[in-house]
Amino acid sequence: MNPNVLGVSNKGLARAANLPSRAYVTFLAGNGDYVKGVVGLAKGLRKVKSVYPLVVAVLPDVPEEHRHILINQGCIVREIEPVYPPENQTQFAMAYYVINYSKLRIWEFVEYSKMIYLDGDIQVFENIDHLFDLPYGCFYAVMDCFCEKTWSHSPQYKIGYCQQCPDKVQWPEEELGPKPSLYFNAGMFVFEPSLPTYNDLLSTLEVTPPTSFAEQDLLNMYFKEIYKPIPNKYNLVLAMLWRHPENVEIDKVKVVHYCAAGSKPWRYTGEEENMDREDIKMLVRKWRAIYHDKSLDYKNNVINNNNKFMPALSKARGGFGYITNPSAA
Ligand SMILES: O=c1ccn([C@@H]2O[C@H](COP(=O)(O)OP(=O)(O)O)[C@@H](O)[C@H]2O)c(=O)[nH]1
Ligand SMILES: OC[C@H]1O[C@H](O[C@@H]2[C@@H](O)[C@H](O)[C@@H](O)[C@H](O)[C@@H]2O)[C@H](O)[C@@H](O)[C@H]1O
Ligand SMILES: [Mn+2]
Repeated sequence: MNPNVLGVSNKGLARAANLPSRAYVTFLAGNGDYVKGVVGLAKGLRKVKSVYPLVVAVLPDVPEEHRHILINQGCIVREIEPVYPPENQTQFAMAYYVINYSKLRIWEFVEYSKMIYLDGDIQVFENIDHLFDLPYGCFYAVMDCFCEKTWSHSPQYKIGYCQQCPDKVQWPEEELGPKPSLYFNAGMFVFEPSLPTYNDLLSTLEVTPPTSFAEQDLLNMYFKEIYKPIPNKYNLVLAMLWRHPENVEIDKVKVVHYCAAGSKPWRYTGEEENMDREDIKMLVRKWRAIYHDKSLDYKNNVINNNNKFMPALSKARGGFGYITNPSAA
């Protein structure tokens, strides 16, 4: 179903409002509670007055009810087919991460010239629309941290080396070869959809044995030459708070990534390791305040619920004030 009421393409509308076609995009799989993360993200982007829409790439197993919740929050819901790593090799990737290979479908969204991918467990607390103006031709993301147990399989973890503090433990080149290239967290990145890149990514996947961090490892290998690190404030991987506090200025953080075990705000109990920290409790409270803020719901923000033309044009201006599915209004 064409996502706008006029049946004009996104690019057509963007041209009409002479805007490059840009959008945020996230990924939703399963019928579990990650849909709450995506609702929170949609409301967070609205709160910071982003002018670009949020596209949600959903796997077929996402129920109609969840899709309607997202449409009613002003999201553009796009169904994608799953992407699986090479046959019978999935034992190498942490089983939980295998579904994340499906994220690679977003390179097919070529009606957008540039997109910012955000995991569903991310919240945007300050406007980051300016990242869409970063120069074309590069892949922008925040550097990850290797100090959590999830990295215990890696040589970095075994020798205590982390790119967040490269001088703390010297990388033993003679023993382990050249220092690893800079490695990004794939929970947030600025990229350009492209069919040639999409096709090449998938053919590369077919000949690449899956590894612990699944699509994140594949993306790091694939974009190594054009990867440009951006500051941690654009994707605060929570473990940074206890692993590299010297690299975090919490009041300057714009984007928080609730990826530490037990930190998902919609199911947070505070019982897991590090989850009783005051900064974690504050960030979970901040997320929940947005999630429960009814004034941020789409229906309380739409520019004009009744005028069929307004939603499409406001979309051209990138706003959330449009109905992608009039019957869902
Ligand atoms: O059951 C799931 C698991 C993951 N995801 C999506 O896949 C992303 C990556 O998974 P997750 O954030 O849990 O990985 P982490 O960043 O914690 O390693 C999530 O943010 C969601 O967008 C989902 O929709 N349903
Ligand atoms: O499929 C692999 C995932 O890899 C990344 O998560 C990891 C990474 O952040 C590690 O550094 C942490 O230690 C770990 O907890 C966390 O799960 C991405 O956030 C996620 O979107 C997804 O790509
Ligand atoms: Mn995540």
